[in-house]
Amino acid sequence: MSRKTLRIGTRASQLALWQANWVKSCLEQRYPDLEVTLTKIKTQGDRILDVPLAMVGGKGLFVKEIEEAMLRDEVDIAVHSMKDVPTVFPEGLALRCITEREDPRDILVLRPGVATWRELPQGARIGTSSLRRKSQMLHERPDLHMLDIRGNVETRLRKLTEEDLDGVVLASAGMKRLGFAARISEYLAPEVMLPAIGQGALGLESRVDDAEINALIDFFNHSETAYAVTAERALLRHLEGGCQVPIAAYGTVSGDQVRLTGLVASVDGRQFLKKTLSGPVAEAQALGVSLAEDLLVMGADKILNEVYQHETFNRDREDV
Ligand SMILES: NCc1[nH]cc(CCC(=O)O)c1CC(=O)O
Repeated sequence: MSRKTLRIGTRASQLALWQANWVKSCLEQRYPDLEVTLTKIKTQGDRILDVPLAMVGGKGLFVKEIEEAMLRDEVDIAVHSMKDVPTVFPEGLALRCITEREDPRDILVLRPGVATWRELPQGARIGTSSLRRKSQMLHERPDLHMLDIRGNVETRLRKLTEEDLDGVVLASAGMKRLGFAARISEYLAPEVMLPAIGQGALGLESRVDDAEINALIDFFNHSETAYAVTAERALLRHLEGGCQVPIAAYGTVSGDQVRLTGLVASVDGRQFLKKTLSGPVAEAQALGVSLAEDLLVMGADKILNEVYQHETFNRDREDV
């Protein structure tokens, strides 16, 4: 092997560093002679912490600066949480591998003494800045108060006490990777809380023409996860949604079939469109598109238009 060094570009958050270090150790284990370095890169998503993500707008908030570093040949690969990766890539870069999925579910950390969110009193206060999470909890419990909280996993856990909340919603994958599994009060089944597109999986992005690097990282790809996430992302792309709209999709593979459930809802959870389709894994992409089409026919276009108008309204107000 001629290549001596592989440079990973990563965000500096604890979770991003855990993920990049995990990729680093897998690479070192497989290629004992390879030197793997980490370069920390600050993204716009790390800078803007005081505004709910839905109001910041723009896709790829957590990846753009890392992609620029890859295009300048300062780093070779980027490790992303798949749920933060846009569906379209800059010229010259592509998503090369999707790793095996961690637990895709969302979880709740509840105030001490509470076992399930179903026993929370009327008007209980739940922290999350995800429109997808707000919408699905409000769909079942319209009385809940969903409050915006931003920041990394630890900050959000701290806000449970600091802001006197009854619960916070987080991804199981992040909690487990960071060693906070013991703090999980309740797992939310995908039937109750459909996960974010790509949740739990990591994506490795690289330069399309860098054959040497691509050959080194290809073993990370987990084909079942890749089929499922491909279907989920095809749905997202067809609906032209970013992570700032209440869209969710979750695919599971069994044998040569992928089963995909998609959701488009209003933020208040009153309009709520959900549908499941199955098809061969070889047509995962087409399945995502068909499900998106079905949801649009059911009325998703109307819901999405309302959400986008609301966002623009808020963004304009921020500027004044
Ligand atoms: N939005 C931030 C984010 N991006 C990825 C994860 C961890 C889960 C994953 O890897 O899918 C999290 C934290 C969370 O949502 O609780």
